[in-house]
Amino acid sequence: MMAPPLLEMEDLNVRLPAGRAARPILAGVSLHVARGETVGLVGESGSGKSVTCRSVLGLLPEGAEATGSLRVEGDDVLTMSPARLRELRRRGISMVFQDPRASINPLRRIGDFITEGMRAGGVSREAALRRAGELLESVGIRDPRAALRRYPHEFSGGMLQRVMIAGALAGEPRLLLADEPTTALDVTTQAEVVSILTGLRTERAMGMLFVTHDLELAAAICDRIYVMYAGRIVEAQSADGLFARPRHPYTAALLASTPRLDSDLPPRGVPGRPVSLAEAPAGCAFAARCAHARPRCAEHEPVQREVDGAHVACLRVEELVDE
Ligand SMILES: Nc1ncnc2c1ncn2[C@@H]1O[C@H](COP(=O)(O)OP(=O)(O)OP(=O)(O)O)[C@@H](O)[C@H]1O
Repeated sequence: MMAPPLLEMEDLNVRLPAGRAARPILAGVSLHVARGETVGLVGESGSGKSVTCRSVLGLLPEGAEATGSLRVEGDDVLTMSPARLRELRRRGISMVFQDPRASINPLRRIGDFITEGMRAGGVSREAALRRAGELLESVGIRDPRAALRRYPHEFSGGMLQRVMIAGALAGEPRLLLADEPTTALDVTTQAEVVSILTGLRTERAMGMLFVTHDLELAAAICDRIYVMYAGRIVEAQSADGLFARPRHPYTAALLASTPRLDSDLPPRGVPGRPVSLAEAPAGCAFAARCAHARPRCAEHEPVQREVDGAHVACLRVEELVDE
């Protein structure tokens, strides 16, 4: 029998329930990650990247309601028992967050942090510490034995992010969720952390969902990319295809607004302000900022269709191919 796909999200809708804050956050998000594949999820602030990523671990905003299906190795996270979900978080899926300092207990030694999952799984203290040392070494921490006895404040941001990655690997995950893992780091450290993550993909055949607002970074390290706008996926295609030939005007605008790596220009951003799904007007949510919009774009919500292997939610996608 064929093994079920690693991650399969089908038509995920998330909304905050009745009350003053009632609003939709995600609409019809479908996304998959295969074993050994690195998949990018890209979009501006507020587009719903983090909510999508965290939902894979069953971590939805307080009180949120989700519909659709979200299967990890065939099991639906949305209907899973709490015990099974805990097991999945301990072994199976791990997550690395944007700000390492905000996601680690400052009062516990690094060794305790990395070994806690292994210990909970019945591994002896000695074996767990030995494994933790190896993991620290694999992410480029020199003198791992000494590092195990240190506290988080004794590390720089970049070194602490390496520790977080080592901790994420301790459960031998098949899927790593990385939510803007380099955004809080300086440029040189960013490059080092990216190279550690890409190295791991090759070594471990681990699937990775890489969340970032930086389309150029995603294109450099991912096999495929999903572009999000206002709680929806607006384009999905191979990283090479997307970089060479973005199909959705939003993707094209994101690429055009990113300075090339060899340029000294500051990032300009896509003109206009992004909207959240709750604020999105009727029709295409991007229409108000789109250079190619026509009156009908504000009337009809675009459904995703396929153009040369790219999945694009734009009413004008076929016409724009020839423009
Ligand atoms: N815990 C929460 N409670 C209420 N609303 C939330 C919560 N988390 C996210 N949201 C809302 O969901 C929408 C999507 O947020 P999300 O954090 O996923 O965006 P993002 O694309 O990851 O942006 P950023 O890059 O700024 O993190 C936003 O409108 C946000 O206000």
